[in-house]
Order: sequence, then structure tokens, then C-alpha cells
Amino acid sequence: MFEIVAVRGREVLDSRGNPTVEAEVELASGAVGTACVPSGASTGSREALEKRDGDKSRFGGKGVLQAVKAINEDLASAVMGLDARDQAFIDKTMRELDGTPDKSRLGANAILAVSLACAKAAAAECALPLYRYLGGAGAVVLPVPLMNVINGGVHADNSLDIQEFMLVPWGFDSFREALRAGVEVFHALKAKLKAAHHVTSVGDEGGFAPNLPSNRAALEFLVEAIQAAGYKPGEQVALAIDAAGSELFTGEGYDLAGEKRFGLDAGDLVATYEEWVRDFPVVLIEDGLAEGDWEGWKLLKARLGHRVVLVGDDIFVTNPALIARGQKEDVANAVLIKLNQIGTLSETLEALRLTLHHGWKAVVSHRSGETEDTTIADLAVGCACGLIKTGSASRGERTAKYNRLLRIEEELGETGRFAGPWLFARSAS
Ligand SMILES: O=C(O)[C@@H](CO)OP(=O)(O)O
Ligand SMILES: [Mg+2]
Repeated sequence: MFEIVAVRGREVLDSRGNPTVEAEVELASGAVGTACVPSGASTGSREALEKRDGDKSRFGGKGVLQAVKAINEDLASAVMGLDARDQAFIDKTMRELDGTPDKSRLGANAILAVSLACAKAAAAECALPLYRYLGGAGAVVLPVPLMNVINGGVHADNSLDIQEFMLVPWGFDSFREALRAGVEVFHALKAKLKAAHHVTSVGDEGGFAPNLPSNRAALEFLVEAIQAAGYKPGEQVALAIDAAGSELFTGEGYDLAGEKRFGLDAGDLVATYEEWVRDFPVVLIEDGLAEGDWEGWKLLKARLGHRVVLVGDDIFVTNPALIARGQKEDVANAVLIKLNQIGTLSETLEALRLTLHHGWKAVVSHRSGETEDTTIADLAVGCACGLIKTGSASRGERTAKYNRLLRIEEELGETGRFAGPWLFARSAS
């Protein structure tokens, strides 16, 4: 009954109003799995390739009809008849059919959509929720949400250099309470920004996008908002940033243009982060440096690795080979996990295994261009990694993931465990 009998692709829209790919996989039993793929703006150069039509007469060239065609023709005939539970074999078959290292012939967007739809169809046929299908009996850990409440960089039209300022509501007993605290801080932040005559329109991931005079000002606002909402900064709600270092790098140095600081070297930037970590409850820094600056990353790890979670996004692009190199060269202690950076579920699971087995942390992540698809919520619970990054609580494509986690927590009942307390305890020790 797990035999794949039909595969359909279609062009749908993402949260930025750009086209993206959806796939449906149908099994002999009639069970159907549907998956949409997201799309990034601050992409790593070594990410698997998202295929776009380039035909300017449709969506300014961003259409995905070629990827849809690849699903309906090439991928459909390759996976038809296979057992949907054989995820690794299905993904290997699609990879080999594509034949390129970056999945550029058929498109990583096409391949990932089919890969995820297979898993969802198989889970449905097993009558299991996706997180249980992926993670088995141990899938009981609810992740700490990294809530991006101030947007800058390429995700917003403002002067902030740092792409994401996030809340880390970890000092709570349940995901529900942690999310509530994050949302209350979000509202307190809005009131504070308004009172200071800043705009409260939101960026791509639903965080506010004010024109603050400096990155420190953003951190100050956040600490004040945590207090105004009645929480203890650091202990209950900590802070995190994604500097998106590759976007700050000009080829010669790093620019914090909003602060009028230009041509910084890695040492200057690391010193700046050290000051922020000293003065604010910043517990996690993602992409502190550019993807090619491995020496800079080593410096960052040596200086802050003992007390801060240092997450590699563009530098690793969810690629097992790059993660292995990063572990060998000791450049970070955590990895951002994005399904569409690598392009299949199996390779994503391999990246997760490699990361967690090495004692590093993994953060399952959305993209800045998202859809209503909630796969990452189930993946975060399924792999029990304890951390998810999926934006703020003011846009439907982000709340879809949070709401899915609320439902999973309810379903798990007393057996569910929120990761916050042990993450906090480990960082405090
Ligand atoms: O840099 C990031 O981590 C992501 C998601 O927040 O952004 P994008 O999807 O634009 O790469
Ligand atoms: Mg990032």
C-alpha cells in the first residue's frame, strides 16, 4: 500500500509573493503527502540550486514551471512504483537522475518537494504524525523558538546591519509558555518602539524593521521590552542574533554601514560581538562572519565558543561535507539546518546526525520566503534537537509553524518535554 502511484507538481506562492514549488505524492492506498518548498534571500553560495525559469514575461523571471515540469515528468517516472518508506533510496534515485552536485539540472526545489511529499505520504499511510514517523518513540522534545522580532539586513528596508535580532524564551516549563512570553515581549517591543516614534511595520520574517541608530540600540530595546513584559532578561528570555556575515562582507572587509563603520576585519567584528555578549544577554550568534572566512570563524570560536552558541548557516549550508570540515577545523559549535540548502530529506537527516553526534547543537530553520507548510516544526521535534528558528509571531507563514508546535505539544501531553530548561542549565554551567 506504500507504492507511489502518482506524483504531481504545481506552482504556488510564497510569503514574498514569489512563485514556489509544491508537490503531491499519492500512494496505492490513496494516502497523499503534500509539501511546499521555501526560498532564501541571504543565500550561501554553495547551497543546492533553486531552479527559476528566467522567463521575464512571468513573475519577472522567477517562475518555477521548469521545476514543476521536472516533477511531473522526470521525477515522477523515477519514483513511481517505489515504496514511499524507502526515503534514502528515493532521494538517492532523484539525486542520481539529476546528476549534478548542486541539483541544478532538475532543481533542488523540485527534488525537495518530492522528497518531503514522499515522507508525508508514508507517515499518513502509517497513520503517524510526521514528527513520530521521522523520530520514532524518542520524538518528544519541543524546541526553544528563536523568535526574530527585529529585522534588518537584506530582510528589511531599514538601516540595521544585523539581519535578525531574536528572542530566546527558554526559562519556561513548556513550549506554550515560552511562546506566550516571546509574543508578550513582541507586543511590549511594539509599544516601546511606538513611544520612541519608530515605525512598527514588519520585515520578511515578521519582526519590526525600525531605523534604529545602531545595532546596540536594537539590543537595548529588546532588553527593555523583556523587562516591560515582566520577564527576566537572560534567565527567562535571552537574546540571539543572525549577523548574516556574508552580507556584511565586501570582499575586502566587513561594513557595519548603519553605524558608519567600514572595512572592519574579522578581529574588529569579533571584538564587537564580545562587547555585545558582555553587555547584553546574547547567548547565540549565527553567521558572525562570512562563509569563506574560515580563519575569522576560528577566531570567533576561540574567543566566544565557551559561552555562546555559534551557529554556521552560509558556511555549512546543511552540507554534511562542509559540516565535517567545520568540526575538524573547530570553527563553530552549532549548525543551522535548512532543508532546501541541501535539497533532500535524507541528506538533511545526515547533516543533523553528523551535527548532533559531534556534540554540536542544531537549529532547524525556516527561510525568509516561506509558505504555510509546517514540515520544519515536525522535523525539529522528530530530531529532538531542541531549537527552531521560524520568525516572529505576526505573519501567518511563521505562526503556522508555531501553531503546529502547540498542537504537537498538546498531542504529546505529559510525555512532551520542552528543551528550554536543559539548554539554559547547560549554558549557565
Ligand atoms: O539567514 C537566514 O538564516 C535565513 C532565515 O532566517 O534567511 P534566508 O532564508 O534569507 O537565507
Ligand atoms: Mg542565517
